Parts: sequence; C-alpha cells; structure tokens
Amino acid sequence: MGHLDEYRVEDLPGADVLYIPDFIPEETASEWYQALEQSCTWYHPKLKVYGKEVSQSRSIAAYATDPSITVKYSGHTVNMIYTYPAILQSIQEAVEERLGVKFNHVMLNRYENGMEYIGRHRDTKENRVIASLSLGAVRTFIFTPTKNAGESASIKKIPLLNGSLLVMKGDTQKLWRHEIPKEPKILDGRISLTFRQLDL
Ligand SMILES: O=C(O)CCC(=O)C(=O)O
Ligand SMILES: [Fe+2]
Repeated sequence: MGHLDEYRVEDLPGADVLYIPDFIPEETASEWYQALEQSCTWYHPKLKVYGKEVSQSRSIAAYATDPSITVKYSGHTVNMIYTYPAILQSIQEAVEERLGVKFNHVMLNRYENGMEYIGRHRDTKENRVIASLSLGAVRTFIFTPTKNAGESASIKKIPLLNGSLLVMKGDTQKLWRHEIPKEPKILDGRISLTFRQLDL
C-alpha cells in the first residue's frame, strides 16, 4: 500500500492508519447508502453482557466469500451470508482495487442517528487489514492509545466524511483502541462497511 503514503495519518505512534477523505464522490456515497439500506440483511444482534441478553443499538449485516468463515462476538454468532448483493460485490472490488489487497469478509454497521454508537474496542489481530468505508452522516472516530503505545501517544479524533475510507493495519489493533461515541445532535444515519481479511 506504499502508493497511498500521502494518506498516512500522523500522531498515532505505533499504528499504521490511512485516511482517504474523498475515496468516492458524495453523490455515489448517497446512492450506495440507499442501495445498501435496501439490499442488506440488517438486524440487531442479541448480545450477552454480564449474563444478560441485550439488543445491540446499531444494526449490522455480515457477508463472507467462503462458507468456512464464521464470526462470534459478545456471545453472539453473527448471521453470516455467503452471497454478496451485487452492489456490495462491486463496492468490495472497488476497495480492493484501490488498496491492492483482497478481502473475504465485510461487516456493515448502520447507525440510525447520533444515539447509536460503537464502544471503545480493538478488533482481533487476525484482521491484518481493516478498511472502513463511511456513507452518510459524519461521525467522529476516536483512537485511544493503550499503555504500550508509548508516552507521546494521545487521543486522536478523525471526523469520518461521507465517502471516505479509513484503513487500519500493522500494529494498530495491538496498540490502539477505537470507538464512535454518541453524538445526540446528529439526526441522520450512517452506514460503515468494514472490509476484513479472516483466516480460513
Ligand atoms: O463504523 C465504523 O467506522 C467503525 C466500526 C468498527 O470499529 C467495527 O466494526 O469494528
Ligand atoms: Fe472496530
């Protein structure tokens, strides 16, 4: 991904993050948003939190290229679909072409408004590269360093624009956590497509 060096995000010691603000034009982003809202298998996962069943606020949809790929988190086995809708297939190909890497899984998140969020977390290191395409409302992505990121590391906020692409790779998951906090003033929806590489 050396051809994308100009998009490297500074001030994230030990991490390896690219941010392409204008990956696709806003008009395309709006078209894709509507198409995905219609064609994906959205649902609210039921998670087990401290032994209690709770419904996750943001909805998700998940696809994989190979039937051996399964994903589980917080006691929930993800409803994985092994046939991509045509629009999703072409989006994945566009991302693969731009980055020069292949993905075998995509997890989509739909945040109805600023009350829906994703808590601070790390994704598994199995995810060598995660590319996240943002459609819709601008939401703030926050990186928080773990102790191992070093003394100089501090919180970094990136407003993820409509049509932008954020790529996390290398030791990013090992040394940093990330989240999208609640922003109650935001009334519009956002969809993110997180393309991933899982081991078969
Ligand atoms: O919505 C996003 O951009 C981030 C989602 C995320 O961190 C995840 O799905 O692991
Ligand atoms: Fe994540």
